[in-house]
Amino acid sequence: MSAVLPKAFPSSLNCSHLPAKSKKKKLVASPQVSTKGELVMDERDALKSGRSAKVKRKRGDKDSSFVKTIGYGDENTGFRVKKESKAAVVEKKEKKIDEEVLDGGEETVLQEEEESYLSDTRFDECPISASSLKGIKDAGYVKMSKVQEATLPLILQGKDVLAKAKTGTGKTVAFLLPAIEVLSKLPSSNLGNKVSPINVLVLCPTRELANQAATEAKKLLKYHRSVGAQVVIGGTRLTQEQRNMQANPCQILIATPGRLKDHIENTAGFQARLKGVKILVLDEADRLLDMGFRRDIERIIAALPKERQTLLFSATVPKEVRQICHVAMRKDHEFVSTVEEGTEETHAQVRQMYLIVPVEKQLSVLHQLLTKHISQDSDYKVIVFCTTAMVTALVAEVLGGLKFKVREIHSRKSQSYRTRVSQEFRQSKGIILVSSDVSARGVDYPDVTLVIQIGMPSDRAQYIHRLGRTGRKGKEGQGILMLAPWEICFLDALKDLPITEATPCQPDPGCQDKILKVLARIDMRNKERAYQAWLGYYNSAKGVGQDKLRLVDLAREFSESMGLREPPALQRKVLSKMGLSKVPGFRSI
Ligand SMILES: Nc1ncnc2c1ncn2[C@@H]1O[C@H](COP(=O)(O)OP(=O)(O)OP(=O)(O)O)[C@@H](O)[C@H]1O
Repeated sequence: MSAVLPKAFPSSLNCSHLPAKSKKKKLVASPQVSTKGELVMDERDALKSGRSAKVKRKRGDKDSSFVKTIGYGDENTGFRVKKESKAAVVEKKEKKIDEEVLDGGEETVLQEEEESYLSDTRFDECPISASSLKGIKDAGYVKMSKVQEATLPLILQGKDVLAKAKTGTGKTVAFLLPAIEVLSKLPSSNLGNKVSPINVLVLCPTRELANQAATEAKKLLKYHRSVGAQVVIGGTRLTQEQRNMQANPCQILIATPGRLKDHIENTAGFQARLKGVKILVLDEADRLLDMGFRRDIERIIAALPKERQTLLFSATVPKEVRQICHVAMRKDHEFVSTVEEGTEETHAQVRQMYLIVPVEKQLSVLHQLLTKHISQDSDYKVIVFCTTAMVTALVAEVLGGLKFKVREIHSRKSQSYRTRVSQEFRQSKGIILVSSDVSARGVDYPDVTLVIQIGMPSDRAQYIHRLGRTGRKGKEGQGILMLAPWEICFLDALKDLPITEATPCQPDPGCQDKILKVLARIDMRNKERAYQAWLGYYNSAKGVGQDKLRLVDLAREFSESMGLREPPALQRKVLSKMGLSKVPGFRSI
């Protein structure tokens, strides 16, 4: 495979020498301040809007081409305006770095980089309520992140906002804080009343993400005594959620779309409460607006007042999403991106590599990658993403059998189990989480050292979100994508990202024997389920599933990799649902 990809790292990297965590980061050249995380627009527009902006450059016009503006100077929001020329910003930054370097040491340099997702604006410089400020202070947040700085004034002005910012840069607070501020200014008859209207509705694509957003909301609401946030996510009894919403203040409702639709259809009085919605947030907007969720979202939006503010946030906003965001937003919405056009959507401090490994060797290469990583970093915290829930369960079982400290999380586990494992992983070090895409988006596990993706993700955005579980809040991380030779086509979707090829490892033959022994002990039903799930996934995967005869061979390869002599037979109706009942080579029962 010719590497069409930018060479940010050595391409001939043997995976037995995968980069150890670098001890000292390089000092990023100070002018980065002029190119990172700022909007690009005409100088006049930038000054007018007051947004932090990199101004479109005119030829021969260097120093005056950057205007950094903090806040909006808007009388409604009370933001102050501060304008600095590029030269002044660079000079200030250089001075700060010089001082830090003189001050000595790695720590300050590391801190400088780790804080690169933060802006220079402090929360206490913003016109937000004392109660929110106290909550923010208790949460330990001092400076706003860039996306928070860029979106807060717009949201407070009542604008609809579509915001794009890299993973782990504080998007949740970016929509929750202004939403709480809007709430706290509503007439007091709305507040404190237990069966009050729902004023802020946040939709998240997964239960984990909804729970996490609720935790963040509770931090910010700590001193807003009469405002409450509730979660409706499924996996628990509908009646339990109904009771919670009835018995506790619920001006902010955080929900997954399916369960919310259930409440719209089955909870008495719920539709009436939704008529109070002033702000709708679609977290991970591109995922929520893609085909899988579109119908539910349209149904939900139809139940909401037309007069409302809508906020869409994500780390990836593909063109199609921009085209269909009129489904939810007003035409004159603002698009804010803290990812500069032409730059990558992934973090520079996360090393990305791919490995091409035949399916039958993937488990032993995985074993080797994990062993190496654990030996290099005793504080390892790894997520291994697999294509489907049942493949996730199988890989977790194999790794457990190989004596790794491993946990699994996917949709086939009960919600209480998922919540428990998620909490344990959040708080632990020295642990591996094998996960399906339930952890791909938004989930904020601190200090993940390595993300491994086995098999092609559903699309480019999903690759970026999964990778985004490491390198959060400016920290370092590594990502490895393991593809079978016939999945190479997926790399086309990543060609503008700094991902490079690692030289394939030669797995230790002893390890292969161990894996076969572990596989032999695994219940046949688990292998059958994994096979069926695998087939379902690749049958509809772009670039693989179209050629059904080829799919027969690839599925056989997968079943052999689980130590099976022949692929399991599938129920006729399952094959027929997949459109494979007439394909010779698949066995049915
Ligand atoms: N201003 C801030 N200062 C310091 N930490 C912050 C700040 N804002 C948010 N955080 C923390 O940063 C972490 C990442 O935030 P969050 O999960 O909202 O990121 P995100 O951009 O939504 O990521 P993703 O795209 O993966 O969903 C969280 O632990 C959050 O508590």
